[in-house]
Amino acid sequence: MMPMRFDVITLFPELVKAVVSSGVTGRAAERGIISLKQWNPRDYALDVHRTVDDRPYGGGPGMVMKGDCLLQAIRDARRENPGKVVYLSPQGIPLNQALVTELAAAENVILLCGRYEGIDERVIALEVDLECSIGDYVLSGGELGAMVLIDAVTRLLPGALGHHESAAQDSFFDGLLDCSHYTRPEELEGLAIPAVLKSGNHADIAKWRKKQALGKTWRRRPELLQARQLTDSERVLLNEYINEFES
Ligand SMILES: Nc1nonc1C(=O)NC1CCNCC1
Repeated sequence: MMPMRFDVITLFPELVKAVVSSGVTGRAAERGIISLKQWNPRDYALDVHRTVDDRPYGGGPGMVMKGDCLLQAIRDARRENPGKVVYLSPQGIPLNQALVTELAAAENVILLCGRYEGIDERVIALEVDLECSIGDYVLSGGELGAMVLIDAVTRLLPGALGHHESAAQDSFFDGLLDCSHYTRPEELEGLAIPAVLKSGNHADIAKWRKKQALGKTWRRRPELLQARQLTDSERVLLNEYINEFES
């Protein structure tokens, strides 16, 4: 099976390389499940100072990434990786599990990382297929967004997670927050674990976990429940949770 290929356009290739140096993504790279290649726009800057940014037209603070170097880097990457160009920016659509799942179905992706105040808008017009944000805050660069995307997508690729792990139990996998988790010791600083988890009754444990996931989502992220049709059994479990929570 060919690896999913991530080409990253970045002024800080060493920062992005860290995402494949350890953990699930590091193992996935070792196993040939993903591959990563960085393209540095500065390598396309022909002036002696290798300039990649300039002052904004219209004035104002900060600098803007120049379009010419970015366009050359993107087009060189596209020649090797005909994937979608995804620009990480706060102006993008939220990176959520649904989008991650969609991207995981692609063979490869080109990730464009901005710095400074942003990139020349004409680059977006000419070469960007999708603009996405990892959250409503401002980072110093799109690289952390690219690494978040690479991590979240990689977890969904066949073979990336060991047989002891599974994306299917992750938060958001079925549109809900994750249930609480416990491990040894059984008592920790006087705190016990929920008795059902020691019962060995897998049906009861699964029911308890689903109820906890539904209840935690109801308490912390009710809007996720609006977006998700609950089955009859889920509705019963959630009502049980609410009654217990409110009693
Ligand atoms: N939030 C974000 N999700 O993806 N990228 C994000 C971001 O803050 N990018 C910076 C915006 C200011 N210029 C440098 C890059």
